[in-house]
Amino acid sequence: MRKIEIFDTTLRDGEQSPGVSLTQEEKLEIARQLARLGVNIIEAGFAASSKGDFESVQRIANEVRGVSICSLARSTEKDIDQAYQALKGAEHPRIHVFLATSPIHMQHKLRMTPEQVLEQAEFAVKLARKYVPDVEFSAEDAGRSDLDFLVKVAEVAAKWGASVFNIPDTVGYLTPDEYGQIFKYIRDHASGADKLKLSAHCHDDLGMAVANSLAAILAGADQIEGAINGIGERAGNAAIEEVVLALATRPTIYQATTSLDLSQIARTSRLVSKLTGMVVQPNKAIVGANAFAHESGIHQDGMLKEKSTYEIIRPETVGMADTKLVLGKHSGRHAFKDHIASLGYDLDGEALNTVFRKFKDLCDKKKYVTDEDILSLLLEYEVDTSKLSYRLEFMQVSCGTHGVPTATVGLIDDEQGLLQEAAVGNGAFDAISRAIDRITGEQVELLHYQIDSVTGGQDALAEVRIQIRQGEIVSNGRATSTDTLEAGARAYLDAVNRLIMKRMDTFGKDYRRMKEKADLHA
Ligand SMILES: CC(=O)SCCNC(=O)CCNC(=O)[C@H](O)C(C)(C)COP(=O)(O)OP(=O)(O)OC[C@H]1O[C@@H](n2cnc3c(N)ncnc32)[C@H](O)[C@@H]1OP(=O)(O)O
Ligand SMILES: CC(C)C(=O)C(=O)O
Ligand SMILES: [Mg+2]
Repeated sequence: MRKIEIFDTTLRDGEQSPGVSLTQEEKLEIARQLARLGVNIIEAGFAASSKGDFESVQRIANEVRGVSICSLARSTEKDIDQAYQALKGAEHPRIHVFLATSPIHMQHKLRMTPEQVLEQAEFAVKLARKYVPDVEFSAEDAGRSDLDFLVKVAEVAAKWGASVFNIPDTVGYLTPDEYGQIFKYIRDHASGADKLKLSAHCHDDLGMAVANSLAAILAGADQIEGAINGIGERAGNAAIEEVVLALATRPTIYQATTSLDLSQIARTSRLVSKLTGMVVQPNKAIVGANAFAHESGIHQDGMLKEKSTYEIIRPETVGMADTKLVLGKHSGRHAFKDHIASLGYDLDGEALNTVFRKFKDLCDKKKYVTDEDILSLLLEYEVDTSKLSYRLEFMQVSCGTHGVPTATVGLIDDEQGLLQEAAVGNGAFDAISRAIDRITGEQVELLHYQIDSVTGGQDALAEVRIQIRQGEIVSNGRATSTDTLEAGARAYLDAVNRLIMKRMDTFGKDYRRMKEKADLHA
């Protein structure tokens, strides 16, 4: 197995992400975590770019140990001098000088001839080597550079003592094949290339930064540059965690390892996301919230039987919490049963089917079904529905700022079938409860009506709790629905049904119907 060095540029190229600006303290905190993660080189910033960056590089150089600390510098005396001044206190300082080598950059940006670029590269490497033994030279926009010119630049870097020659695909233009070929070409054609570590630095403009980095490893690259969570200029850099996990997961393909402590990956990712404000997309490989979550029934069933059916990396390997079987509209009975067992419910057969059906209905209405929602369904199920006298078949409500609130309600009664009534009221719920009273013939007093939201969001479940009284009998009802009025109607009916059950418990079965027992109050 070859050992690949990991050069982390979260604090330099990563910080070049539009909108990201880290304070010195934040940079130091990230650098400490990167050291814990075990990266080989931390590019702490670009010392000459500002006083703040200079001080950040300096603090990291002075305070973070056991890892190389590096500063970027243009190929100018001032930048290289500033880099050195900032890095002086580092245990292992590295100066990273760069100069563009592509025709586009040389002509339009630098306004230099290729010969001038070679001279400037020589000047820069020589000067940086005067200061520190470890110098990296980057041929900016190498991906669009002429290969034979790139060979000449690599030879200059090797001749004047650079330890690393970086071949950046600065604009994320190359395909994996093309990128790999450049490494082979430089290795085969540049004299002195054997003294250089070759480094890959890829950008994700075409979504190929990680694939290109891996192609470079296959083509002999010794160092991979990247950023945590793939942040960086424009579409970002290669995501370090993805490169490293590809090596760890497919050792026979890449035959290469790194010194990273993989269990620190999730922690590092969370810290970088929090401090930079760059949110990690849920479906992001390795560190996204869904990277180890399974929603569909067939996958969940497979996962419950054997995790390797749908997972190639164990979440604990990268320090993530255990696999999540997310219950949703695509889930099946196996996962549902397993999940409600974790909530303390053990259901089987028809009982399981009934609650599962309700759960699926809820999923059709609600985007995120939470444990609170599921507990509500389970609680409702605990009422023995077979004993209930009336079931809500439909309800229709008309209300607004003008006119009288009116409700039409249809209830199913096992003996009498569909019964329907309409009523007006002071409000929508009042009209509904009066329509229900007309059907059931019950005369009840409403003692308490309370409405709560079970979970947050626009599609939250409304939970309605109701208390009613009839003579000495007090009864409670409770129901949940994404529709407040429906929850109210069901809760009211629940209270009425329980009242009837209580009455039958107290006075006997004949006392089911209030209408027939008008003397009850007497
Ligand atoms: C691919 C990359 O990621 S490269 C790194 C990009 N990072 C940054 O730019 C970090 C933040 N940058 C800055 O703060 C500023 O750009 C500074 C402080 C570095 C320079 O600021 P200014 O002096 O105002 O110059 P400005 O940024 O406008 O222009 C860049 C100058 O550097 C020159 N230059 C660009 N790259 C190099 C290089 N590698 N070596 C020498 N000169 C270079 C440009 O040709 C231009 O020179 P000119 O003024 O003679 O035309
Ligand atoms: C400075 C260099 C290495 C760079 O970030 C790039 O070319 O993308
Ligand atoms: Mg870059």
